[in-house]
Amino acid sequence: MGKHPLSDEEIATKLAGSPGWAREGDAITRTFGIRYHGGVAMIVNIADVQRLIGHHADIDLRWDHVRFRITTHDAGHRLTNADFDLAARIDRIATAHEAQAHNSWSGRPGCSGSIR
Ligand SMILES: C[C@H](O)[C@H](O)[C@H]1CNC2=NC(N)=NC(=O)C2=N1
Repeated sequence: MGKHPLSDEEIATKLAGSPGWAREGDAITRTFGIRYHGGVAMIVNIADVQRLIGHHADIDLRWDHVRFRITTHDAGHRLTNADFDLAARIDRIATAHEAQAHNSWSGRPGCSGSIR
C-alpha cells in the first residue's frame, strides 16, 4: 500500500469516503462503542489483520469504547493511503463485532460485547 504523504485535498477526499473517521493533525481517529470484553475480541481480529498488512493503529481500550488512531510512521508520521486502507479494514471488523458508532452508543449491552 502506498506510503507517500497525502496532500490536504487528497486527505479530504479520502475522509469523505471514510464515514465515522476524523482527521486529527497528521492522523485519523475513530471511536466505537462496545463493551470491554467485546472490545478485546474485536482488537484480537484487528491485530491479526494489522500483522498481515504490516500497518498498525494506536488502540485505546476503555470499558465501553475503543478508540483507534492511525498515521504512517514510515512517512514521517504523515497520512498515507495505507492509513485509509487500515481504517476500512477496521470498519469491517468492527461491524462484524456489532461495535457501534460511539456517538450513537446507548450504553445498552448488545448481543455481543456485553458483560453478562
Ligand atoms: C517495518 C514495519 O513494517 C514498518 O515499520 C511498519 C510497521 N507498522 C506501521 N504502522 C503504522 N501505523 N505506520 C507505519 O509506518 C508502520 N510501519
